[in-house]
Amino acid sequence: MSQSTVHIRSSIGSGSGDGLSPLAGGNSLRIEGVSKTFVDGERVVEALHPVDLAIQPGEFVCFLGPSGCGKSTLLSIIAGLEQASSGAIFANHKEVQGPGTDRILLFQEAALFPWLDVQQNVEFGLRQARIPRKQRAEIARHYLNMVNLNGFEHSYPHQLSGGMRQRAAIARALAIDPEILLMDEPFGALDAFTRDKLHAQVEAIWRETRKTVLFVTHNVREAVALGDRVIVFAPRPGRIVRDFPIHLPRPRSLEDHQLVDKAAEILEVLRNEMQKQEQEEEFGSLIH
Ligand SMILES: Nc1ncnc2c1ncn2[C@@H]1O[C@H](COP(=O)(O)OP(=O)(O)OP(=O)(O)O)[C@@H](O)[C@H]1O
Repeated sequence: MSQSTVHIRSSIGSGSGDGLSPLAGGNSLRIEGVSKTFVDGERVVEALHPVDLAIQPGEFVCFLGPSGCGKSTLLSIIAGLEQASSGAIFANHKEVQGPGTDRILLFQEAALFPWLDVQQNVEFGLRQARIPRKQRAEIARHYLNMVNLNGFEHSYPHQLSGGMRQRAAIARALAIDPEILLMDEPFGALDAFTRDKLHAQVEAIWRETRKTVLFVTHNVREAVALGDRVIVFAPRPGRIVRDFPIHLPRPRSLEDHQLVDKAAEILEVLRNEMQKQEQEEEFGSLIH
């Protein structure tokens, strides 16, 4: 970890007043009995059946599952943007009560400020944390370099490709040095070629920074290519059905036959689970 990174952490920690001490023993995430039910008039949706999970510092964990199985809901609760109906989340042994600079959420659409150039976007959180100008520029340079965006510091978001915008958003998140990166289908809107390139970059960044990463995807191969673990969700109600450790060597290639086999094994579990669900629903509708 660079000197400047250490300095930012302590500045943001004291500035935000959240009392975290992220450098003491690193971060871990504990999810205890977290559930979510949405009530919308007459309509009640059990988006998430109670979930228990423990995530180690520096783990790369993929949440995999079809649409509507509660992956984004769980990520939003971890980010502190959504309140759980029951249970609690502990980030670095401290209960999550709302958003914090220790957990940054990245979406499918890179949420950059269109009126700021790339460098200003990356410096945004640092400016809020009152990091001096020279140091901000140094930190921005470091992370823009890491995501291969040097030369584009003064471009505006509309002048960048989708992949470049997503890389700028990653640099902006890394600049404030969160312990946990929460990525909600960050490459879902990109073409397959750009997506493959970004996988390699995200993996390299993760190896260098050793952040804890939670990465939501529908794509089984993407999950196996990136994750130390692939946690499989199923819908109605949203719940975890399996937790697969992935022990394949890194860096991984999407064409590697071990990766393809592992993805097929996971897909089979997911298919069986969906089939079981459909049969239960069919049976339920027959007896009611
Ligand atoms: N604000 C909300 N109000 C009512 N229902 C909601 C709300 N947010 C999510 N849901 C419902 O909760 C369930 C889980 O949604 P969620 O977005 O977490 O699933 P997901 O697995 O992330 O799906 P996708 O991959 O399509 O994003 C869905 O049935 C969804 O319709």
